[in-house]
Amino acid sequence: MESDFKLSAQGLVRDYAGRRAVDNVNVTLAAGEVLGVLGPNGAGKSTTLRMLAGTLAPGAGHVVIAGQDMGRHPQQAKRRLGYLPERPPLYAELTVDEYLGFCARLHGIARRERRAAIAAAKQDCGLADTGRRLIGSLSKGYQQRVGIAQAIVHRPEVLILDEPTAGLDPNQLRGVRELITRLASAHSVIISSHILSEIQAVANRVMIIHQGRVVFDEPLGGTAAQADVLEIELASGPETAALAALDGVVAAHALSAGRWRLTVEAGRDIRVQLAETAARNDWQLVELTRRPPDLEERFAALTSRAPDAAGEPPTAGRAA
Ligand SMILES: Nc1ncnc2c1ncn2[C@@H]1O[C@H](COP(=O)(O)OP(=O)(O)OP(=O)(O)O)[C@@H](O)[C@H]1O
Repeated sequence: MESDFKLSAQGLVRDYAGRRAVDNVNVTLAAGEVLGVLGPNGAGKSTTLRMLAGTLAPGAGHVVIAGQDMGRHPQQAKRRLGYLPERPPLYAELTVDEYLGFCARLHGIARRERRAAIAAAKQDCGLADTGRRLIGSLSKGYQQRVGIAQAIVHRPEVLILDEPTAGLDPNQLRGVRELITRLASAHSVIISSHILSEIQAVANRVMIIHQGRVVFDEPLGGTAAQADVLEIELASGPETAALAALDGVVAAHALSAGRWRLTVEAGRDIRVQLAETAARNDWQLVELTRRPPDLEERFAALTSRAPDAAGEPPTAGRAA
């Protein structure tokens, strides 16, 4: 149910000059979740995030933030959302305090509450001593912190960060990563990157976008990272969703006609049960293979070919 999610988007589509940049993308974000949106350059990550953040109107589909429909109640939806765009809207000639004061006003924070809100955002982002510094005089890493501070100053439930670590040196990168991990304890977060290790460092679920479509959406870390992966071939198989709903299956992904990859709950060996289910339903089991999960290999494979030729989007199992 949508209301169970901090963010839910269904059927997002966006064209640029007749070319489809985002094609029927569904996104959900549960409370406390950090969703990493991964994809090569030009995959459609920023376009998707802009639609989620309400700065770009979808050609089709709708977005709900903490129960508020972005199309019908944009102000209420945006109040519950903080957004760091790919190019943060910073003003080099303002001090950090001036800029955050301006953002606090834009976010509708009452005058008497602004000072405390700015102090808390600076504290959270490691900017406590930089209030009087001109933004233009800060390093790129600290400027990125200011960008994140403007996104959290109104204490939103959902935080959307578009490539927050792009262009940072290794030390700055570590600092911003640690900051995101800290923020994740108080917000539900969506973060994008074209670098797998960036997503693995902070996210607990990963969604891979390729050529405007979701080609992978599975939990990371915790149980799923240790989970087995089964590849199954069925001559007369069901819809992908039916496989995703089987007991012990975390997610199902269609590989090609009649072939699926199933992520299985950690510690479960469901192969016998799966073979029995296939026989009972007359799915005609051709092959059932156990594979260790390797996200890097999967990312490379998923983003180096055309999206699912059959046109059937992969399911996100129970996470979606
Ligand atoms: N304003 C625009 N006008 C025309 N085409 C656009 C526009 N913005 C994006 N595109 C195109 O839409 C596609 C998706 O772009 P998008 O920026 O969403 O991808 P991305 O995954 O965020 O890539 P990157 O990591 O390079 O920012 C690309 O082919 C891009 O060239």
